[in-house]
Amino acid sequence: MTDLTKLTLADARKGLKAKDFTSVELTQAYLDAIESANPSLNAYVAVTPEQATEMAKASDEKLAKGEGGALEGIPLGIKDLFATKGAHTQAASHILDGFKPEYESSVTANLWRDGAVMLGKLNMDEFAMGSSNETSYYGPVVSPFRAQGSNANLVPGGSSGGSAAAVAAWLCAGATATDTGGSIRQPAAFTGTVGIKPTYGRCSRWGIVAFASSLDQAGPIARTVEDAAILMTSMAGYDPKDSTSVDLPVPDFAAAVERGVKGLTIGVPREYRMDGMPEEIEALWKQGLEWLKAEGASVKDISLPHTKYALPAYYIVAPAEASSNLARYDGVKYGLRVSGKDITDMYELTRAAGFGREVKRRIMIGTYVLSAGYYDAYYVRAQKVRTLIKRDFETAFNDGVDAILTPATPSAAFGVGDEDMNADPVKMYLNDVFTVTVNMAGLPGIAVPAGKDGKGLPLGLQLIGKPFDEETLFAASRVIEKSAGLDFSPTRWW
Ligand SMILES: NC(=O)C[C@H](N)C(=O)O
Repeated sequence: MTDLTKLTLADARKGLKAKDFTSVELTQAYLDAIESANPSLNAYVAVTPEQATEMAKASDEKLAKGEGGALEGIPLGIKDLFATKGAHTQAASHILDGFKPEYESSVTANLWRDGAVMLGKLNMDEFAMGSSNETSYYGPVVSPFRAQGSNANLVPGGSSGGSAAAVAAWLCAGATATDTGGSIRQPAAFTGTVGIKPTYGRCSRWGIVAFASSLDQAGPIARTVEDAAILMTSMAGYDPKDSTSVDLPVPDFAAAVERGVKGLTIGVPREYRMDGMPEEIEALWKQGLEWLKAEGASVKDISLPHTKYALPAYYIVAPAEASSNLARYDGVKYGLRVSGKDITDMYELTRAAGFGREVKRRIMIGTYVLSAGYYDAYYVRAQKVRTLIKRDFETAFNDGVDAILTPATPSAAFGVGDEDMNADPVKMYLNDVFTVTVNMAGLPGIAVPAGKDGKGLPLGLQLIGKPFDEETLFAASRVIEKSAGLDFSPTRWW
């Protein structure tokens, strides 16, 4: 039998319907693959084989009767940020030790409603703070890719590094992820996978461990644009339990994938042409525009003048919200407790032991920018900048632009333990330079594999869309995917 783990989600779905194999067989193939690869990659922090087999059996019963939902019997990995009832949910943090929620996040509930099977929980940066998956309490995730001629381990990106690595390494048919400043798109770009951050409000945030509530959005990481569209259709939807969830019908995103780009206008923001941008990124961007033009799109130079303020403003807004959201981890309600001589001492000891360095840094920055005397100078100003960034995009879209093409990241994946990145947090933050604007404006953004760097490593392009127009992003990124015709198999190392 062919290796079932190598099928795309769309093909696995066809195979299950045609009864070429069962969900139990497909699930077992993934569980075996996880067992052999996870010790090297560290993509999963918890595997749930009994639950997976039980869910797969239930799917097989439905499939046998010709019933079942859109994801019936499809095995998925779930980022450790999503609450999964009775299963490991720790946001890859020590402070949530032993936490198994009594409830299910709305996004994962939607996936189970449609028949998906849970393989386990995926590694990530602690509380989604990071761009390399090195801040995880469970240790770094190792990318399934290595540069040609090198034995050095690379990062898969972050914070959804476990999701991206697991999808790229065939350890699940697709994965959930979240994106606050680039956490879906940057790891997707680093691992040759497709990742979409939908419009803010498209997916419910209920039951997802909060980092920066005004920026956090869930979305899928998948092996193809079509697979991402199928997953998005199940994940999205109005949820009265999240006050920022938007009550709009969810289109069948997969139906938009082959729609093409004829007649579309693609914006090219001049401010994304950064000083010192590697030539291969610049060349990739040009190539992407050529592909879109060849399929009937026209290209227009645009200006998004406040782009340069996006990263500094993000690193005020996100830590501010994080410092407030993370105040709940006090050793009382859940997770770790380190006893002290009184309750204040217990709080301090618990938080000192439970949070890692990057999380502490963000809590301190956030507390500072919200404090009396600095609130107006930093937080209020950053919010004003946010409005200006949003207006830049509105102007471009009002001027007839349908979607915007940019690089997804300023470079290909870097090494695990890279000294430069780890010594200077700002260098790490620069990974988000092309992606944070999208979160600040609440827009949808997709990263699609588009090329390889000089050493064979994946590079991605990003398409940014109008609010709630993810369909155009799926259609345009499919054109890039098809035109690029990439096969990353030879560069995978393990
Ligand atoms: N959560 C994210 O979107 C990742 C971003 N690099 C951050 O550390 O904030």
